[in-house]
Formats: sequence, structure tokens, C-alpha cells
Amino acid sequence: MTGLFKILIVDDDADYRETYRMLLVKKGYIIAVASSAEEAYKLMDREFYPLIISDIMMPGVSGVEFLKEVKDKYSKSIEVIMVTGYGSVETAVQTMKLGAFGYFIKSHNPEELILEIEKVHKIFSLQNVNEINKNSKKSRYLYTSKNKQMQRVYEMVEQVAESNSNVLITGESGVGKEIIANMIHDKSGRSNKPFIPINCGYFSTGLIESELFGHEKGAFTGATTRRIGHLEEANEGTVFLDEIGDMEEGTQVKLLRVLETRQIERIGSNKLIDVDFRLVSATNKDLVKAVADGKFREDLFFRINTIEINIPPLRQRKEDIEDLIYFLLNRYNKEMGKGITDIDENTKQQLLNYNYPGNIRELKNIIERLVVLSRGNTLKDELFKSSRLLNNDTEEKETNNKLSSYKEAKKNFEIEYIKEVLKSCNNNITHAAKQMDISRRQLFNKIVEYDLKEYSNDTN
Ligand SMILES: Nc1ncnc2c1ncn2[C@@H]1O[C@H](COP(=O)(O)OP(=O)(O)OP(=O)(O)O)[C@@H](O)[C@H]1O
Repeated sequence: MTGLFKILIVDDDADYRETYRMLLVKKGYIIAVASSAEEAYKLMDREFYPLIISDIMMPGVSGVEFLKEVKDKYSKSIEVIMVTGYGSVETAVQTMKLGAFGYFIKSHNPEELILEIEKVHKIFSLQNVNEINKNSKKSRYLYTSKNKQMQRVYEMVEQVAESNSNVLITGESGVGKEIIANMIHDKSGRSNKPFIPINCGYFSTGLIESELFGHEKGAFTGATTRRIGHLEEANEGTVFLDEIGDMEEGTQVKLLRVLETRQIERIGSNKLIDVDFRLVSATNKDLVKAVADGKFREDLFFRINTIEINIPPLRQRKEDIEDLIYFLLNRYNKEMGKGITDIDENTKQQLLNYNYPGNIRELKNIIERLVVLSRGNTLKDELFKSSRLLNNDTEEKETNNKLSSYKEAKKNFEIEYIKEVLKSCNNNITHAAKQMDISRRQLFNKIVEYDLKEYSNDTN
């Protein structure tokens, strides 16, 4: 029995990840991989994985720490199988006291691991996975609003969820487009099936097509095994195409054909395969303008936006900031085991008056940072001195007497962020790209664009 059981493999050893990914894909499981705990958290924020297979010895957050975080911050219902070499069998045994489902010794027969996985799968099939999934999401996101336009967004989610119509979600970066797409899926009849997010901006043309449609073994250099594409893998679920405005013309044509015929061809094969998925797309670009400029196909535009949902930026829904602050404070308080009971009035006013060019994502990051830095039981404004994000709006304004544009602020943030990650990865682009959850090519392009070659040790 495999069905659509999703497993996340977390291991810093690429060979190990790939070997087990291939083995388990062959058995019919849906596999995601992460090279570190940090990368795993990002995937887990987007999707629910009932089973995680995690290495014990990892640089950065260790497997044991990771296990604790999964159980404390995500869900106790997530099962974790620890893998280890002979050297740390004792630690592996101890992890069972912390709630690990079991452990597997790397040099043993992989069939032992498969048997363990099947056990977990059987247990899960007997439980209502969806309820668990929804409950863990409920505590992570605020689904109410005092803003009229946002209330209309939630009403539309309820109205469109049951239909099969293609939905296009528009809005600036960080407003919560993916959260809304996820909500549509959860409220639809497809909620028992996969929700598959794909960021079109992450992949080169060839790669995105392989991600979407899959490929046959030998279809191109490097295609050493058959790969099932996400449109096929969705299998009665929902596909979320983020940043659809970044899709190349050739891929747009192919996607349009799939939407019209509901059939795909894997790359390297001319066999037509029926697919059943609901499409939700998102963009922070002006697609009407992109159509007028000849950058986005008009026929595809009309196909994907049967229903359009526009999410307002946070600065246009200031009445929600306070609720979001308390919601996020509460969430991080719990997650980090802090005892913060209140916010200093001055601090609150600064948070309420800030403009949030990065929208909810930025507010979330600021609160998370403040909670990490806070010592007592009240969030205090002096903490802003260490929060670069808000300093942009206060100190810089005083010295420069002008605010930088959104584009400039975003660029500055990107430069600092890239520098920091590269530093933490000993200037290795491949590792840094993995940590950032973007492709190596994307990171390389940014390094060239921002002239950051001195921070990387492999620039080709
Ligand atoms: N309603 C909410 N409650 C709590 N947090 C939220 C909410 N909406 C969004 N967030 C947080 O803000 C961040 C950005 O959300 P999301 O990725 O959905 O935005 P987006 O519009 O898809 O951004 P992008 O265009 O950059 O992909 C997420 O990390 C999420 O945790």
C-alpha cells in the first residue's frame, strides 16, 4: 500500500538522499528532500509530511534537535524515523524516548527501512490526516480580517473552493497568496489529495517543463531515471503555480494545451496521459500589462483567471496589523517557549505605523526577530536598534531625509541576505543556494547582478 503518502528525507549527504529518494519513488511514495533542518522547515511550512526520515548527524541543527522541533512546533502526529551510522546507534535509541518512531542503520538492508515506512503508513491510513493537517495550519495563520477587501477575499475563497474553476491570485510579494491558495485547496473537495506548489521563477525553461510534465529515462542528458511531473503527481489535487508571470512563452503554450485537453506528454514520450488537477496561479506582476507587452499569452491569461482574487497590501489594511502582531507574538511565544505577555506601548505604535513594503512576510520576520531577542516578559522598543528592518524606516529617514524606493529596499535586503548566507556556507554557492531554497543558477545570476563575487569561491 503506497497511495499518495508523502515523505520528507532530511540528510546533508546528497548521495544518500538521492539513493533513498529513488528507492522510495519506485515504491510509489511522494518524496521531498532537504539537505538540512532549516531547508526542511521551509518545506514543512508549505506542506504537511506525515513521515520524515532524518539523519542524526547533520551540520547546523542536529537530527536530535530537529526531531524535538518537529514534535514541539509542528505536530506530535508527524512520525520521524532517524537514520544513523554504527557510531551513533546509542543516540538513535535515545531518540525514541523523544518520540522518534524508530531508527535505521545506514549499512543495513534498505528493506528494513521500507518495512518501518509501511508501518507508519498503515497507522496513518487509519487516522484522519486531514484534520491533523488543518489543525496544525490553524495555529500558524490568522484567517480573519477587519478589512472589507480582505473579508471579500475570504468570502470568495468559500465561494470558489467547491468549483473547479481556475483561480488567479494577484497581490504584492508577501501578502499571503500561497496561504490563500492553500485555503482554497483545503476547503475544496480535493482536500484529501495533494496540494503541490511550484514556483515558476525558480526554474530554467527546460527544468520547469520537466517539473510540470515529467520526463522519460534518457529524454535528455542527465535524465537517468523516469520522473513523474507535478501535474501528473497532483492526481485529483491542486497545483499552485506561483510567479506564473515568469513562465517562458514555450512553456505557456504547453500549459495552455494541457488546460484545454487535460492530457500531458512526458518529455521524451509521445504517449498522452490523462491528468486531473485544479489550477490556482499567482503573480505579483501586472499580467494585463505583460499581455499588452507581448510577454504573456492572452489565451493563457484568459484560461488561468476564470476567477481573480486580489489580495491588498498590508499598508492598505492597517486595521489588521494589531491582530496580526498579537497572533504572531503568541505563535512565536509558544514556539520558542518565551513568556512574553505584553508589548511596550511605544514599540506597538512603531509596529502599527510602519509601512511594511514586504507585507505580512516582513511583519512576521520582525516579530520573530523581536521574540528571539527579547529577555523579559514585555517586547521593548529598544530592541528595534537591533532590527535592521525597522531601522530602514526610522534612522535612515532621519539621516537621509528620504525613504528608499521599494525596489531599492528590496535590493539592499537581498544583498545583505545573500552575503550572510554565503558567509554561513563558507562562500560555497551550491550550499548557499540550497539553504535559500533557490536554484544555483538563480543565485549565481544574483551574485553577478550585485557584484558579490568576492563573497563566493566558485563563480562559474
Ligand atoms: N494570514 C496569515 N497569517 C499569518 N502569517 C501569514 C498569513 N499570510 C501570510 N503569512 C506569512 O507571510 C509569509 C508570506 O506568505 P506567502 O508566501 O503566502 O505570500 P506570497 O504572497 O505568496 O509571497 P510571494 O509572492 O513572495 O511568493 C508566509 O511565510 C506566511 O507565514
